[in-house]
Amino acid sequence: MIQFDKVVKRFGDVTVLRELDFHVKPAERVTLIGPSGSGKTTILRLLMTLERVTSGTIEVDGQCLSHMKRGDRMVPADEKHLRQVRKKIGMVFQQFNLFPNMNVLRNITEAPVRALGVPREQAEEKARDLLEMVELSDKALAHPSQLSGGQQQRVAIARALAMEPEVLLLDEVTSALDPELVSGVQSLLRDIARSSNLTLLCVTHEMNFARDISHRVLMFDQGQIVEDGPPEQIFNEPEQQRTRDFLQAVLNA
Ligand SMILES: Nc1ncnc2c1ncn2[C@@H]1O[C@H](COP(=O)(O)OP(=O)(O)OP(=O)(O)O)[C@@H](O)[C@H]1O
Repeated sequence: MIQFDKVVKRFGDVTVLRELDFHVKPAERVTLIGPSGSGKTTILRLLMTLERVTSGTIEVDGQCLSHMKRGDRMVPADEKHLRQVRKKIGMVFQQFNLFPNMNVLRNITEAPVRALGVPREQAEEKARDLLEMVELSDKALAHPSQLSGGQQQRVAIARALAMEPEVLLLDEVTSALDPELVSGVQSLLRDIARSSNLTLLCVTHEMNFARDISHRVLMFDQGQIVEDGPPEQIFNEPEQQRTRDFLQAVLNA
């Protein structure tokens, strides 16, 4: 479903990803862990086409993010191609990123109506179902500023799901929340993940959440994967010293 092939990403002189190769299967749930600055968020931003690769290729569901086919040739992707690929991908951000001037219902329906051409009435019906799932049915007409951080993040989750993505990207989704709101959002995401066929790529500093939600954990350091395995291996019996050092530092923090 997701394929990184020799992906290099540089920002000026700084090389953030170094010939990165990895593959995520359909419906697989993969968590990226590793020290700050190791390139985890950059991977999600590349997938959302918020950044472009310096070299190498990324494919989502067989479609390349940087190039497209024209006749027999591959040419740089245009906006239309990118929009097409982006439709398959939803993302939930650390800072929620809701539209402040729109109410909750509008936040959820805006993209399906505008980007997918879903009739507004149908989009609203789906949005109300999603609000029920995230337990915010009574907040449909509220504005984001009237909601707690946890409620805003629930709306952001509903908004991402309203596009019916095949891939969901979660970028430190509970880092900006008050501690008492973290576990509610995490258990909501765990239930959604386990009851759907979504392919999930998650960046988190919460090791219990990583253990809970993932089939597979990738330990990153300096733009490369240093260890790749199921959560039981990574958290109970890590093979690499770098993973052991990282986990010890995180767990003692
Ligand atoms: N737009 C940018 N311009 C310049 N440097 C950038 C840019 N975005 C990211 N970087 C650099 O790339 C490196 C990797 O950043 P990234 O956010 O991917 O790391 P991370 O592993 O997600 O870290 P954290 O866990 O702290 O979020 C960092 O050194 C960062 O400063």
